[in-house]
Amino acid sequence: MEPGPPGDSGPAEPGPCVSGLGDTDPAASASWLSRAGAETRRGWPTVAAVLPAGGSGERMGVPTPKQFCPILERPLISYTLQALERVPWIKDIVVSVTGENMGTMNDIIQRYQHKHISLVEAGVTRHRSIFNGLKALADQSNAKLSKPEVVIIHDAVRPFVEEDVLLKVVTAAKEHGAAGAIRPLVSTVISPSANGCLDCSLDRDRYRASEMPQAFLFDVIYGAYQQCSEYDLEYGTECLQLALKYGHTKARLVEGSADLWKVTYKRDLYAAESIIKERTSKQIYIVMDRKDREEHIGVLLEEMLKNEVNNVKFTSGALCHVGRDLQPILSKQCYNFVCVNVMTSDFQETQELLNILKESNLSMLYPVVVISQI
Ligand SMILES: Nc1ccn([C@@H]2O[C@H](COP(=O)(O)OP(=O)(O)OP(=O)(O)O)[C@@H](O)[C@H]2O)c(=O)n1
Ligand SMILES: O=C(CO)[C@H](O)[C@H](O)COP(=O)(O)O
Repeated sequence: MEPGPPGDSGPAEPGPCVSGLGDTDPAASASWLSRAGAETRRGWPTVAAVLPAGGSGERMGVPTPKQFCPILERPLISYTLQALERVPWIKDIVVSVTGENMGTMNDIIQRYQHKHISLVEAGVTRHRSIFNGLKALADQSNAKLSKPEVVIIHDAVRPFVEEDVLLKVVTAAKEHGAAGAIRPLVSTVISPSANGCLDCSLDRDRYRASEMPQAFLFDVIYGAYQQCSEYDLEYGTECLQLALKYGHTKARLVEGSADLWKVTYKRDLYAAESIIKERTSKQIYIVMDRKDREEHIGVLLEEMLKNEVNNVKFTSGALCHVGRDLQPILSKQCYNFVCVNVMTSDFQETQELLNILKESNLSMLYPVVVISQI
C-alpha cells in the first residue's frame, strides 16, 4: 500500500488530540512530512511499528493498566496510536495486548477510529510482547500484515512521539541496522554493593538514558529475538542490546526530545495532561462570517495571534457553511475556536456553528469565543 498524503491517516475521534506542534515549528514539521513523502518515492523502506501494551502498570499503583488510563477523558494509548497514525509512511501498527484487555483495546480502536492496527496477544514480559508483535509481522499466512524492511518499536505509554524522531531512527536503522532515541541522564547512576553501601558511581557525562522509539532492520531484530535466551526474554529491558548481542549490530543513537519519557508513575499522568493542554492551547481556529478580509477584526486578530501561538488557522464565509467545511478539520485536529461575527447581529448562524462544534463530540479544552462587532 502506498502511503497517503501527509496527515491522511489521522483518526476522527472525540476528545482532545495532540498535534505535536508544541515543540515544533509548523513549517519545520511540514518540511519533515514532505521530505518523508519524497523519500517514499525514492525507495524509502516499508515501515511497520510494534507497540508493546501488555503491561499491568504496577508502578502506577492503580487497578487500570496505565496504557488505558484516561487523560482528558481519552485513554493514554489512543494518543500514542494517534501520534503514529499521523505518520503516512508507517504502514502497519501491531499492538500487543493481554487477552483480558482485547475487548477494551477493540473498543478504543472503534471509538477513536484508529486505522492500520492489528492486535496480538501480549507475553508475560515486555520482550515477549514485542517478540509476539514481530512474529505477527513475519507470519506469511497473515494476509493483513506483511514483513516490513524496517520495524519501529515504541512503548504504548510514550504518547508524545513526533514524526521527526521517527524519521531519524528509521533513517539511521536503514543505514546501521538499529537505532534508538537517547536522553541525557537526569541523575547519576550508582551501583550499590550487597551490604547497601556505594560500590561505584558512573560518570554521568559518559552515559545516556535509552528511550523509545527504536528502529531496526526487521531481519536484525527478529533474528535477535529468535536466538536470544529465555533469560533475556524474562529479564531483558533493552532491544538495542539484543540487536548487539545476537545481531552483532551496533545501534546508532539519536538525541530525542524530553517529551519522549515513559509514563510510569501516577504523577506522569498529570504531566501528560498538562502537555496535552499546553499543545492544544497553541492551536487556534478563527472563523469569521465575511469573505472580504480587508480590515476585518478577524484578520487583525489572526495577525496578532500568529506572533503568540504556533498554529493559527483561518476560515471565512457564512458561518453555517464554514461549520460544515470544518468537519474534516475537526476530525483530525483540535483547536480553540474564535468565531468573529460582523455581518449580522442575528446570532442564529453563530449558534448553528456552535451546534456543529457541539455535535462533533469533541471535548473542548477551552470555551469557544464569539466576538460580535455589531
Ligand atoms: N508483559 C508486558 C510488560 C510490559 N509491556 C509494555 O511495555 C511498555 C513499557 O513497559 P513498562 O513501562 O515497564 O510497563 P508496565 O510493565 O506496565 O509497568 P510496571 O513495570 O510498572 O508494571 C508498556 O507499554 C507496557 O504495556 C508489555 O507489552 N508486556
Ligand atoms: O526505555 C526502554 C529501553 O529500551 C524501555 O522502555 C524500558 O527498558 C522498558 O523497561 P521496563 O519495562 O522495565 O520499564
